[in-house]
Amino acid sequence: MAVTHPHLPGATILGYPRIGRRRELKRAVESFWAGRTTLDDLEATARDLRRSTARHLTGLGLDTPGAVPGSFSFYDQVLDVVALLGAVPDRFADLTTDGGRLPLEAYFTVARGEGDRPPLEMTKWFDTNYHYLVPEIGPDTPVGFADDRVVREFTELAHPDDGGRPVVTRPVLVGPVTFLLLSKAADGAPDDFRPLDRLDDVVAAYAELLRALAAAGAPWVQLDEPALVTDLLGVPFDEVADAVRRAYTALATDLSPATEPALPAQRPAILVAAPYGDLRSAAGDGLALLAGTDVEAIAVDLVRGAVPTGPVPGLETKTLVAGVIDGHNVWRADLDTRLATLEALAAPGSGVGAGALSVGTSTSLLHVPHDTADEPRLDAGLRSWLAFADQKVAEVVTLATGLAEGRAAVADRLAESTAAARSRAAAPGVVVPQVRARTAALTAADAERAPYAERAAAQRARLDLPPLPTTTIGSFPQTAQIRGARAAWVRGELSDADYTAAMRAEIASTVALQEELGLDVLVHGEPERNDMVQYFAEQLDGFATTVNGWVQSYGSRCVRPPILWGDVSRPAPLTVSWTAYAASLTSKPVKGMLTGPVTILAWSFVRDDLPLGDTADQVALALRDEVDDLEAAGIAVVQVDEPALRELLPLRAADHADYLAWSVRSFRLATAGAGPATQVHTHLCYSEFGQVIGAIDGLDADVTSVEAARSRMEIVPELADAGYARGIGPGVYDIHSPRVPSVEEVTELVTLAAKAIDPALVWVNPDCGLKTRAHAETRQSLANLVTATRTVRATL
Ligand SMILES: Nc1nc2c(c(=O)[nH]1)N[C@@H](CNc1ccc(C(=O)N[C@@H](CCC(=O)N[C@@H](CCC(=O)N[C@@H](CCC(=O)O)C(=O)O)C(=O)O)C(=O)O)cc1)CN2
Ligand code: MET
Ligand SMILES: [Zn+2]
Repeated sequence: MAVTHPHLPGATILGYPRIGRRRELKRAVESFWAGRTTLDDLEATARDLRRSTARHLTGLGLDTPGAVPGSFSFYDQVLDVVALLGAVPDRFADLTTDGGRLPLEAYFTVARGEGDRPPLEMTKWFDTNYHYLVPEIGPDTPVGFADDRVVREFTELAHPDDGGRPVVTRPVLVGPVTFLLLSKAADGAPDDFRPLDRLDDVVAAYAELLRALAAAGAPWVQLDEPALVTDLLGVPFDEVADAVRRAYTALATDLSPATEPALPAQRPAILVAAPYGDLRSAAGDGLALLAGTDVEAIAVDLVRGAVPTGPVPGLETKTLVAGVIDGHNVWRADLDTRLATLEALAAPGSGVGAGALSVGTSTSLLHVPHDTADEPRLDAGLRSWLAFADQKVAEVVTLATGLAEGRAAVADRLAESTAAARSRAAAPGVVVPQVRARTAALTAADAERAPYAERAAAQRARLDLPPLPTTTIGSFPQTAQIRGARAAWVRGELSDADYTAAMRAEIASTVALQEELGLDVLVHGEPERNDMVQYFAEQLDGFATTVNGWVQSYGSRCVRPPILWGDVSRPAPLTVSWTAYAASLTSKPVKGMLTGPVTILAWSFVRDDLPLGDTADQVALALRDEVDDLEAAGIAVVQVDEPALRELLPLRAADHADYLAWSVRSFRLATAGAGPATQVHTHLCYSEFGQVIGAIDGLDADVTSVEAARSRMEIVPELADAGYARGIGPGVYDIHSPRVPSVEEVTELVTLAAKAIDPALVWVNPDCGLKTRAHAETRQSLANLVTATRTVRATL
């Protein structure tokens, strides 16, 4: 059957980084927040960024209408839908204007909170290190077409007022089903209410938006429905399927598309994208589901997901955007095999309609940096193995050309890609025999410590801590002064000796502060760390780090994920001198601070030529040696952070057991070298822990600190029910806001925890590290934490 809608271009990407190649948006947003610039300044910077991005992508070859995604956001794409719908929780209702519109300033307030109004909760976006804001939807939450920002951004680029090149973009939005499945029920909603109950209202608002986009001349719109690739949302496939059918009947069937000859267009052609995984699983067939709707195009992730083979009813009338280029990792693709995949899909009998195949990325490019050309300091060999966002755009364009015009048209590009793959496979450091030999020789005993009872007794004798010991999670405020010193050192303007002295001074004042406050187990404060993963990667063999490789983590916050390209080993101790220095300043125990193997992998770009579990073992052994060295330096408490344990949990239930086995094992390998009298802590945050409760116990740490304040210690009884019976430090206050917790509220939470589990196991600490906080609130919050703990201790 002929495809009657306007052709989706041969090449496209599902989204592009929006923070700017030199973090222009981060800087503009943060200076607006700080009151240094006006709203008009911010809007102007954002408009320039959208314009230069759209024209840049056109220049890279996404040069047909609808090829360039309109994927800008001031903060978060889920919050953008909240703003689109005017669906703000009651506590922000007074900030909306006519028709429920949320002005930009108020949009930021919903994201960040203000005074007694807490922000929307933030949580992981699928299995990435991106975090979205969780909408709160109740039966009475306003839902309508409240804001036409999407339409204005389309028009501004299609009809630019600067006389420059117009670009007809494809607006990108989180789809209605995924939006509601990621929402939580608003406070006060009846027990049986679920956000998905509001589907019809949400879809009606999207329908209005689609009409407005059609009127503005948009040929295409992209609706992202990654909810279809995960089993982790706790909703059975049949319910998701029913919601998808309802939503896309209303949007695709009931509205007439741009190509109906007799009717004015009521909507653009619709591309539904299913990034991050496989649409097909034991739970159900999401591809057949989408193929059965009247949408014009489906984007599938062919990096994580299987390539469809054989006919899928309905698919022959649609465009398939084949996501063969990885949007989530930085390796240059082997174009030869990718092109073979595309050729097979284009062949008769594949089930894909003739001429209806488009080449795309598996996910938005939000998760990768802009351009390898911005990394002059990377080894040239390594650089030639990489593809950041702009290189990936070139890859999809090359593949589309190869598909349309034949291999000969792109022969040079194919040869370059093959040569890069060969050079990578043979490069020194990719396979290091000593590292392979060490992991190959591991036995089950290497992951076992002495029984907990024996450890607990040895640690009690050595540490002599009071009941309800107090501690912090590791970092103290990373002030502008600290970062400035590091920046000067990196630029060569501060000597090694001066930088070390500055960090030591910071450590000394952090130790003094903790002694003054009366904390029981101290930390050095981590001033020397730019980031809890990058800091380790900079010192380990097998990793490379970048200068400009920033990737948005949430809002204006960015990270530079290291590139794990080779076998990992530790050429020298990583943390010992800083920790030992702190310990030399006090008679209290100082807790050494390491980042665990799973988190190091989760927040790096990992190699694709070795199973993740094998790489995890290599990292674990490097950390094991560090634990040894800390012990030898007299450190009695070592914390190994695993905040990303939940993040890497596979989206499909069938893959969980394997993941949990290697992740838990690698943590145990990292820590099991510790003697019984060394107290091993771990720390987890940023997550719903439900699905990993068993794994938390499996880590076998002596003390586990977890984020818990927002959920009022819920995790403590859950862990106790699961049989966890070692030390537990449920966070007693949220560190994401400057708000100082009162003595009363901390007292209440500590009391709650001590009722839910044996009080002898309870530790008192904040939810997470204090690096994003300022000094004044940190001091006061910790003072209140200590006072509250003393109050509860007196009642034991
Ligand atoms: N990798 C990672 N992932 C994580 C987390 C994390 O801590 N690390 N935490 C969770 C939440 N995510 C977060 C991600 C980033 C930040 C964050 O604060 N990022 C900082 C940058 C941190 C950093 O890399 N700092 C470097 C470089 C800082 C910098 O920008 N320097 C300036 C100059 C600084 C100056 O002169 O003052 C520059 O290069 O322009 C350093 O301290 O050395 C930011 O966006 O501002 C916080 C939480 C989950 N994922
Ligand atoms: N030790 C780290 C810190 O305190 C743990 C952070 S978990 C995101 O910053
Ligand atoms: Zn944390």
